[in-house]
Amino acid sequence: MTTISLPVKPSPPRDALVPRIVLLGNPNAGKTTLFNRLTGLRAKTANFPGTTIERRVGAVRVNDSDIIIEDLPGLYALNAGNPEERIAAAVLNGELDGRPRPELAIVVIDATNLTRNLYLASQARETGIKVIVALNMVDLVEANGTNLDREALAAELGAPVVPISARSGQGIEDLVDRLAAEMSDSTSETPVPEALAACSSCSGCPHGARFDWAEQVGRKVAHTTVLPARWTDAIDRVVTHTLVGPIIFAAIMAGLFTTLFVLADHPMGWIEEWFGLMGDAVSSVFSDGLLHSLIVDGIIGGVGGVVVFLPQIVLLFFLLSLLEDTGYLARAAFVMDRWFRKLGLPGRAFVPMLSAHACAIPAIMSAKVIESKRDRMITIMILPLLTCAARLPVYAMIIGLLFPDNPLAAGLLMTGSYSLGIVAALVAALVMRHTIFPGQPESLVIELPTYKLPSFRNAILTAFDRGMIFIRKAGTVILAISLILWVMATFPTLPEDGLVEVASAADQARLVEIDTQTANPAIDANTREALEAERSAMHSAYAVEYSMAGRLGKLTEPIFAPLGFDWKINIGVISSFAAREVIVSTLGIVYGLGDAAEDEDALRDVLAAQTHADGSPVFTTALCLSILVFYVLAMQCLPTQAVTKRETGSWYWAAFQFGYMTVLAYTAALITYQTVSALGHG
Ligand SMILES: Nc1nc2c(ncn2[C@@H]2O[C@H](COP(=O)(O)OP(=O)(O)OP(=O)(O)O)[C@@H](O)[C@H]2O)c(=O)[nH]1
Ligand SMILES: [Mg+2]
Repeated sequence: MTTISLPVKPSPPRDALVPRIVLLGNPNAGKTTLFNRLTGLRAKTANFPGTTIERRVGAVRVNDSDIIIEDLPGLYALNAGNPEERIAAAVLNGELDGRPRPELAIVVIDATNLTRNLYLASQARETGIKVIVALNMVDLVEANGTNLDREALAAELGAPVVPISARSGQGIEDLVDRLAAEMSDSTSETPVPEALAACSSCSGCPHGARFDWAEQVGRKVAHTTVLPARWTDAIDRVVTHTLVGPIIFAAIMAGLFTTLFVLADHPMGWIEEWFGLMGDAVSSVFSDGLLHSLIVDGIIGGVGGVVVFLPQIVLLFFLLSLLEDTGYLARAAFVMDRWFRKLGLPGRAFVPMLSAHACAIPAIMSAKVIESKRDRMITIMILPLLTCAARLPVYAMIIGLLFPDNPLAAGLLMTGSYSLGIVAALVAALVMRHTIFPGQPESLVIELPTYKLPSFRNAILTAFDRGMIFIRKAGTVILAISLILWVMATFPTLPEDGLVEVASAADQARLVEIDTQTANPAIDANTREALEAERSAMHSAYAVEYSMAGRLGKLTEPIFAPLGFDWKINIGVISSFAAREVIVSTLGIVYGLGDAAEDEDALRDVLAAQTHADGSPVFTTALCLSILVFYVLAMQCLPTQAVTKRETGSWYWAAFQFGYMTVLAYTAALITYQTVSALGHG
């Protein structure tokens, strides 16, 4: 017997990514910009305070070796209680996952807001970690005509001060040199200057004393030679005006969304075409059958239907990032805050609420900018009520049915549908504010950043980042959902010769006709093809009825009958709970359109022609409005639910969101159907 001894593979050191240097500073001080400069790694930089909630780690080259550096979230103080501040404090105190404390903190100070930034700097000095102060945005300070006395600041803080501009790269080399010197210096700590030490030991009013100190140092260090009237102040007065402000904001947003829809149109077409080509390619390899249907209908159809929205999402984030970078969004938040607060929503909720008009997924992700947990929860809960792009095909189908030749009425109804979503969202927020999330929305403490030229590079990186998140989602959750749906709509399968047994009397007669005609060898190829297509469409329709989805549709008839839905519509509605736009293709299949279901007009004609046994039309005004209202308000998007779960940390909230929206949609559709029917349009 031989023993084999396996060579022991040394595992990589566990602390390979433990940072020795951290970047600390107020929100928007330029930490991420500096981090990108130092590491060459990419991270999102934003102009809207408080967006770096994820931590980022990279390596900086110092003294010919790579030192791990971490970009901490922005914070105003080390002692306050919000999650970001707690994390940063824990990192500095070496309390996070038992990691050792970092050796050095680069405190990034926004030199245009010296006094406020000094508060944190003084606290950082007291942690006992070596500190280098990076006096950032000196380009702006110089432009303002201010002189900063760097020596005086260094003396006050008892730490080296390096003026830099993270954006232009000015002073970065000095900073790295300073880093090198400090990292190779083994003396552990420079003493905290007396004035500072006295400040921290003042037990009466630590905050006040620290503020006083910061103010005094700020005055001592910054000498403004001239006080130029800032041209931006005049602009600010206009854009933050109580009445003019919202109008400007609305105009800018209208412009943004028009641009978005115009620009996204072509790429969306390409994606559709591309998925179509993939479907064709698969069809040429596999003959019709289960595998073919799984790939073409289940995977390509399901994922493709959602990936079409990728251009809208990428463009939305691109444009928003540009707008954010200019400094305008902070003003808009300020303007909206006055109005939103009355409704129980924080001003910051408007960015997610705008995004939600493209897709609730990125909107919920961007609710991170809202610091207060309650405010964030309310916002996340109401976001899916806003009309997302996936509702558009459904709106278009229903509105086309109601007003095929009246563009004005169609336009009004479309606007009405959007408005219903917005009103429902605002009312829901108000109700939640008075029930499950009581209290006032947290007041908006926002300093208006200076106006800047937006960075395209930044916008592209942001858009890319968000796009990737969406694609990953499409590749996982959405794929899984598509597969489940496909299984439900496919099994149990209706055997080819089983059609006669399940078909209605009229269809049975038609089947016999088709079979006799096709049995005749004399008919021409075109007629034969048409007959075969008819038979196959009939088979698809009955196959859906025969499947689990169809049975579920019939089973739920008593539930949805008060809304005017019949079992065929139920199948569409049920499949829509995974993704709402699915109803269009589902109705196409249920009503036996087969491949032609892709054609909107064909579907509309078929739906309009549907009659009950007594000859009355199925799609009456009452039913159409009932479906429309239901789709405006219902939570029909599993991927969104998955994101809600991720962002709120629990399935409970995803379930709550689903529950209240379903009840709301059902009730509203019920009232709509019953009222309109009573008025004689049923
Ligand atoms: N003019 C100028 N702008 C800068 C400078 N450094 C950063 N900025 C801009 O300031 C804004 C905020 O920068 P970020 O790097 O995102 O700030 P941050 O500290 O990471 O912010 P949070 O992550 O929100 O805490 C961005 O628009 C940057 O382009 C600078 O030296 N000069
Ligand atoms: Mg950042």
